[in-house]
Amino acid sequence: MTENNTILGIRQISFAYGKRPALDRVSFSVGSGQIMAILGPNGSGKSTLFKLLSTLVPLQSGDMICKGVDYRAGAAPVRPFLGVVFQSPSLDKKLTVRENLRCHAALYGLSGQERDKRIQAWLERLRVADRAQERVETLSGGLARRVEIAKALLHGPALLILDEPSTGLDPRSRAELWDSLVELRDRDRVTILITTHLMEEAEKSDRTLILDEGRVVADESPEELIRRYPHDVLCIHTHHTEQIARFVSERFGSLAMESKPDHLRVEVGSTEGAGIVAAVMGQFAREIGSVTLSRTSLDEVFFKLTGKSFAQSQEKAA
Ligand SMILES: Nc1ncnc2c1ncn2[C@@H]1O[C@H](COP(=O)(O)OP(=O)(O)OP(=O)(O)O)[C@@H](O)[C@H]1O
Repeated sequence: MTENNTILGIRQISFAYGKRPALDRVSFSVGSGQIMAILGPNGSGKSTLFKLLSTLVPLQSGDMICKGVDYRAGAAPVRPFLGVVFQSPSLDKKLTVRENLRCHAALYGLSGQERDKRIQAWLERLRVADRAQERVETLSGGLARRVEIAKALLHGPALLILDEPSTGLDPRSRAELWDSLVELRDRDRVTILITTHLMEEAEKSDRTLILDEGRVVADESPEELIRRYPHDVLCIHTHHTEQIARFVSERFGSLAMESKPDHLRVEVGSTEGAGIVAAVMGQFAREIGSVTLSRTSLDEVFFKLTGKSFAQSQEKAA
């Protein structure tokens, strides 16, 4: 938290809505030029953290500092360092792209040539300059989201926070949006915090913060998280789950197994999978529909840490 390149330092923050706790002693810090994905099942506290970060709600307990400025000093001193992209669109659809950005610039005291120069530069960087004179209502979802980002960056913040910016975008727009974020990190050293329900985004981030019931249960790179659980997963589709489960445990000992109708899932050590597949196929080739052996995924790790599948949390939130 005291390192020179720390952009955001959070220590022991807790937050409750009346008596209902939403965040419980959350601590982490983020340095310059990192992309951190914030994940968690429904109700784990992501939106509350986002609201605190974006100064929508005041701190109740703990410390939060951005670029050396204490959030307790109020929203005004910290806002110049923050760029915020909310999930719900904040652009005025009836205004043009450029007009929207000019309104935002006025809020930050930018005017004249400096304002126009910045607007043009960010529109070009986010590849929406050719639409500057068009009303926002004529843009696709992906383009509008990029204008939102241009708007959030206009005043030169060190920290960009985005609340599920990919929601509602098609895969191509999502990929383009992610390319823009990576460029901001690499070229401008902007620190980016992004809440997401998409595993592909979490996997591409530099760090993954996983919240569960208001607590931090993981804060590592996706690769480190996966290394924490070095097992492979063997999935067998068969009508004979019980018989095959018995065979596997007799031959290979007590492995973690989950048996559902027609589906057997076995967690195996990262070197023993191939041997188990060969033994099972040797014995039950005719009884088996398919066998897959895969490396631990971030999805698996999420499940281990929170007891909920990442896909489920995505479905409910959709
Ligand atoms: N305005 C509110 N009033 C009362 N309780 C709230 C309010 N907003 C959130 N909560 C509660 O605080 C806890 C954390 O909610 P929060 O919305 O921060 O989680 P989340 O991870 O963003 O969930 P989701 O993925 O569903 O958006 C939950 O128990 C939730 O019910």
